[in-house]
Amino acid sequence: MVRQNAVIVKNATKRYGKGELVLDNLNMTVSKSSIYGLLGASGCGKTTLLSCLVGIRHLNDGEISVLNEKQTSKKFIILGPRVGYMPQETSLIGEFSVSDAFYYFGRINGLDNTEIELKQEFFSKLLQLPSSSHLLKNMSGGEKRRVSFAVALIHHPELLILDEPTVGMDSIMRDNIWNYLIKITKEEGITVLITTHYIEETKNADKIGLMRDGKMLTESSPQQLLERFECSLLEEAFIKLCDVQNNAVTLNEAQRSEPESTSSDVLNQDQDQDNNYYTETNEIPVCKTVTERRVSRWKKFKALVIKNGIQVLRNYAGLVFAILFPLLQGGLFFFSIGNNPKDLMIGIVNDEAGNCNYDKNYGYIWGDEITCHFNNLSCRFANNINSSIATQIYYDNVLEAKNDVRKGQITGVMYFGQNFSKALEVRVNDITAADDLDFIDSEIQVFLDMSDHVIGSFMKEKLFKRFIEIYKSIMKDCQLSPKLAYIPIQFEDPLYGTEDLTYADFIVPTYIIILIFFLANTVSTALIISDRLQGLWDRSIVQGVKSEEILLSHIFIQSIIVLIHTTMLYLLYFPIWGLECKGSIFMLIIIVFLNGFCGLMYGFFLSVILNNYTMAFYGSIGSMFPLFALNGGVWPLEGLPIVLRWISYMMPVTLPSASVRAIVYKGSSIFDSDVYVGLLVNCVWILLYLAISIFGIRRLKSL
Ligand SMILES: Nc1ncnc2c1ncn2[C@@H]1O[C@H](COP(=O)(O)OP(=O)(O)OP(=O)(O)O)[C@@H](O)[C@H]1O
Repeated sequence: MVRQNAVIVKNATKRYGKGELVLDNLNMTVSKSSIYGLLGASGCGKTTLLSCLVGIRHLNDGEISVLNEKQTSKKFIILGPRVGYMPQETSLIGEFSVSDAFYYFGRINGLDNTEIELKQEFFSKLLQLPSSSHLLKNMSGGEKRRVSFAVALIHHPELLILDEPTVGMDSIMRDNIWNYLIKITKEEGITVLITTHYIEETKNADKIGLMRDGKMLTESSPQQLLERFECSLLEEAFIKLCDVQNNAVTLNEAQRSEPESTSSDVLNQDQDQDNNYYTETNEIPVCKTVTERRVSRWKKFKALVIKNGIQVLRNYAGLVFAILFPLLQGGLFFFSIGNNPKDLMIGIVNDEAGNCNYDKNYGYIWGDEITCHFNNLSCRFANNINSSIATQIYYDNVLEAKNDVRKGQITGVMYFGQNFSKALEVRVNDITAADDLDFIDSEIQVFLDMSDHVIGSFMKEKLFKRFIEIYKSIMKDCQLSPKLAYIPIQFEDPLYGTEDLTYADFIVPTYIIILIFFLANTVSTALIISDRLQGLWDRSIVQGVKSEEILLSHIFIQSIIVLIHTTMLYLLYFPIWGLECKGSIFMLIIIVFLNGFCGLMYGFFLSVILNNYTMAFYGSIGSMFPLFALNGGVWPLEGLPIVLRWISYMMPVTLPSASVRAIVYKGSSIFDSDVYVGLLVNCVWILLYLAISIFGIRRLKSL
């Protein structure tokens, strides 16, 4: 009798990177409509071989033919729905319910809803699956494996590749599974390739292959193996076979002059016998149920989008983060940045009027026709510094006050000399008559703690403004022009922005851009890495979904999240916080959205080039700080060394921040260079990240 072959592996060689050989010149033949049990110790290369068969790993050398499709180290083939693959890990996302898993795999394999529901009903009974709404993250290991097993079979594939499907299952369930596998091979012509550590369960297989250290020791029917080694258990036969191989290796070492005898000699004894039985053929009978089915791109895309949606919506902690984080950050921004420092204290040393009677003495001004007379005018200055600037604390001498500055109890000291009013009188009435001593005596000496630059500068500016106001009032009381209080320079109304713009106003465009970029980046990195590490990505690829389709579906769902973030940030900063946008709101939203999109693509890039959550986390956080420091939000770019300035211009958030600032404060339009350059930078980064991500995914497959 001639049987056709579903899988043929010839001289397969595989190593990871520059490591040891994992598959070492391996040969294997799996005949159609049979069960092939692949056995071997842990780490001998079974999973690697299966992943090469399904096309998610590639050989370094040799040839594989699966369902008559040949692949080599240069030509990779994905058979899609013709194959059903159950990887060793569950490879499903925890947010899936039983039903979601069936729908996802049903749809990407081209089943319609009725077929999916019928299959789900059937497998739920056969495998005693949990209720259809039960989430995978709340299931036991065995339950998850049963769901994983069922979805590998859902589409009636021609070839079923199962990597340790019975691990963690009780003996009744294992029997159920084996009986079912026997039934589908016999009645439906499906071919099953299964690995297991329970050697005895493969007694039901048509053929078993025993692997060791990447080599195939033998391929034989269980009965032949038992007879050959004269034992009743397959485990014993396996141990004896290993002994035979060990002896062969030892003999080889002793007879160095002899041509090398490899394990495939052991293999060949059986293969020769088998070859009489299983003959390679080019004809694989068409399995109607698979080939008749049309898996439309739209159906696959719909399945992917629903899966991504479920992943986002059922991950409650992630959802709360995605929605509340922008609100929290926005709120923190309002309360923490740009507000005037409060509860400051300033020491006053007044040698002219002591403590000015604690707020009661404001000094006196009186005049005759020629002269304006002052008395205790230091009190007018001292008492007009109210708590909006700093609370006054009176000291007897400057030394004592400076000591308290050193201890951090007060922010500075104001000193009025004994002759302050008298000297000021000379200065105001006839400046030409004033000598150096009058100038010194009429000065208020202020000693500030500038070790805190922000508070020091705040105090300086406020005291100066208050001084001018008081000085103006003195000029008025003396019936002189208040303009005498000014120095001869006048700052007119600003061309753009307003006099009262604060540091918060300066930083807000950068803050919005950084926030949207990193929110999108965090969400996309988390989702893609979890897809890749949980194995669903590879499993979907085996079923014929393309990496680009997976990326596109993520882009679709995550763009919605970016849009929500953009809307929230707009509402927070403009209508609620009260920032006024002089330019087009539409343009503003486009730039902010595009920047979020750029962050999303940056997340893809990170999750493709980095292999685990920790590295991706470091990559994300590690890039946030340089971007924040160099994007001109904390400090103007004009203050950076020239090289850093150019690096900063090239970064994805710098020029877009400048675009937002230009739209908000100057009312610039898309035709102004400070707006369209930001947009261009965004687009270039988006395309770059996308190209690297796609290239990276393709490269990963060939490892
Ligand atoms: N991605 C990888 N990078 C580097 N080495 C790997 C990788 N995957 C597997 N290996 C190595 O290849 C060898 C074979 O691994 P493989 O998973 O194929 O063994 P296995 O027979 O399936 O083991 P088990 O029965 O425990 O699942 C092991 O030594 C393993 O450490």
